[in-house]
Amino acid sequence: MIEIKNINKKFGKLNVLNDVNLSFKKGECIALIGPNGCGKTTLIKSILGMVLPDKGSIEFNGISVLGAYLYRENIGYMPQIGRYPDNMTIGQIIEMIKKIRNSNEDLDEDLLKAFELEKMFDKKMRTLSGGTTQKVSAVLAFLFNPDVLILDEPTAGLDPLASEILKEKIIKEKEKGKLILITSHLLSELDDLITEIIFMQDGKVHFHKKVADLKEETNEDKISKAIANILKQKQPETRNPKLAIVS
Ligand SMILES: Nc1ncnc2c1ncn2[C@@H]1O[C@H](COP(=O)(O)OP(=O)(O)OP(=O)(O)O)[C@@H](O)[C@H]1O
Repeated sequence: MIEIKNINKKFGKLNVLNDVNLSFKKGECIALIGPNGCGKTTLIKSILGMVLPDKGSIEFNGISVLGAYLYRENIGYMPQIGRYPDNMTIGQIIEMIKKIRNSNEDLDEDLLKAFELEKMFDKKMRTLSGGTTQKVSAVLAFLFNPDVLILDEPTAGLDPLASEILKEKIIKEKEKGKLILITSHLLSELDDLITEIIFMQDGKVHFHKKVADLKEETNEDKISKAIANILKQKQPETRNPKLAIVS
C-alpha cells in the first residue's frame, strides 16, 4: 500500500532521514517510535507530501506521491499539534472541512459523538483546551472513512476516558483492514493496538519487527519491556539517555 525506498532528507546540515526503506500493507497497525528528533514526524510528512525528500521515492498504491495530491483523500491525518483558525468555532471548522472535501463517502461521526463535541460546536478554537483541540483533530482524521490513518502522538493531551475512546476506535478501524500508522512515546498505550513496530534512531530505521516476533525473541509480554530488552542487546556498552523509554 505504501512503499518507501531509500528516502533521504536534510534540513540544512542536519541529516533527518537517512536511507529509510519501509513497506506498509493493508490491515497493519504500526507503531513508529524513537527518541525526540529522530525523524518520525518528518517521515510521516514525507508520506503526506508535506515534506519533499531530497532522494528516494514514496509510492501509494503503486503510484509515486511526488507531485500528486489525490492519494491524500485516502489518508486521515491527525497531526501532533493541530492548528486551526482561531476565530472559527468547532462547528464551523468541521463544516468547512466537509465542504472542502465534498466527499460522497458516508461520514464516520463515531468520535464526534463519543467525545460529545456537538455540545461544544459554538466554542471558538482559540478558547479550547489542548485536549479538546486534539479531539477535533481526531474527529477530522476519521471523518471521511479513509483507508489509511496516520496518527502523530494521538493520545498526547487526552484525558484517560478520551484516550480509551480513541484507542477503541483505532482497534475498530484496524479490524476493518485499514492501515494505521501511529507515533507514540507512551509504549504502554500501544500494547492492545499494534501489530508491528518500527524503531527509528538518528534518521535511520533501527529495527522493523512484528510485535509477536519481538515478544517471542525477547520473551517479554509488554512492548515497552521487549524494546528495552532489544536495545540493551544491541548496545551492551552504552547507556544512551536518548533511548529512554516511557512505559
Ligand atoms: N522544517 C524544518 N526545518 C528545519 N529542521 C527541521 C524541520 N522539521 C524538523 N526539523 C528537525 O528535524 C529533526 C527531526 O524532527 P521530527 O519532527 O521529524 O522528529 P520526531 O522524531 O517526530 O520528534 P518528536 O518525538 O519530538 O516528535 C529535528 O531535529 C527537527 O528539529
